[in-house]
Amino acid sequence: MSIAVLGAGAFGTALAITLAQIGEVVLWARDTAHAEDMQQSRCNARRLPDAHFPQRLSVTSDIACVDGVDIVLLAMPMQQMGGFLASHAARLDGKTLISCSKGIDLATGNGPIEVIEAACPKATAAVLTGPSFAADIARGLPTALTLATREDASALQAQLSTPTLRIYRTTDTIGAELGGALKNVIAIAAGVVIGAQLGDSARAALMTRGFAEMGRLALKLGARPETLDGLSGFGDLVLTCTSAQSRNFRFGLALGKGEDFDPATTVEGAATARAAVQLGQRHGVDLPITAMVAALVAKDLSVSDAAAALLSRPLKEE
Ligand SMILES: NC(=O)C1=CN([C@@H]2O[C@H](COP(=O)(O)OP(=O)(O)OC[C@H]3O[C@@H](n4cnc5c(N)ncnc54)[C@H](O)[C@@H]3O)[C@@H](O)[C@H]2O)C=CC1
Ligand SMILES: O=C(CO)COP(=O)(O)O
Repeated sequence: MSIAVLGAGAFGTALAITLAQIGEVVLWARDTAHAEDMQQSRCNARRLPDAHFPQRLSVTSDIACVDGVDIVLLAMPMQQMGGFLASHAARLDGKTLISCSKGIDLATGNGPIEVIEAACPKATAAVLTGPSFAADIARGLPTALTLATREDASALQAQLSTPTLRIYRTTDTIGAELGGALKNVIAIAAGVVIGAQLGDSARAALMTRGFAEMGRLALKLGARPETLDGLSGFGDLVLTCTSAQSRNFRFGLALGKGEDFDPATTVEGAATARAAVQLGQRHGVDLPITAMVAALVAKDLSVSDAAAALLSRPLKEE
């Protein structure tokens, strides 16, 4: 089995490292100098400086690396995926394309599976999602993920599992996609709560109400409740809202403290909050926390006004 991982950021690199335990893996980076440096130094100094590349992992900036490879992992920010696939559709169509991105495409309101299928209609589209920090995967710490495909994907599940990466499968692509996308939005809100020193109790309340909000939108769009209760929903929500390893959480922390945040850092929840607000409006689903995050990101709302607005919502049954 051979695998190509497209996108040499933190997550693509971590997945390439762990998958190279079980087969040949090629990691593609768009920047030639970066690819050459990684191939020579056997590490990704920019994103995962402490993780050494195994022998079966090679690095290139030549997109022809996907020729002859059946399984391709897409590991780039969600808002970049549609454009990337459009540029390389002729090469990628017909392959198994697995999105590792968590988000909703702002231009279309679609999740990764629909974005893949729009660009590459003959591809088998899949999503790999769930609670997993790149650094943990690269260090070989135990991790469990969800693989979502429209048809049963037992064979793919087995092909991608490693001794430390345990893969569960589902055919609920909507639930898996939305769990992974929306938890980032709630993680920003959780960071704001902690950054603004509103306390751990307030964060627990926000996570609970945020989880209810994720479920409202996902179920309306056809997700199964058990998917939201699983790794890609509840699992990833807990991880991302409670760990400073999360960039979404740290971005919220900075917002809550009134500090700047490095604009070059990938913070998927920022664009996805806007996309989710639009989806909510289109489908008549009330998303107060998501709307608050979108307004905070756009600097249309202050943190104190956001807290006051949430606390003054009408009292209702849980
Ligand atoms: N870092 C993590 O722990 C995890 C990340 N993810 C998801 O993986 C996705 C990627 O995140 P990271 O790798 O962490 O981000 P990153 O910021 O470390 O890397 C993003 C990579 O995408 C590449 N890229 C950006 N635009 C591109 C384009 N137009 N064409 C080709 N390549 C492009 C960049 O060069 C960079 O190598 C996100 O959707 C994120 O939510 C999922 C689980 C864990
Ligand atoms: O999705 C992740 C962990 O499951 C990574 O979260 P961040 O993108 O917030 O760092």
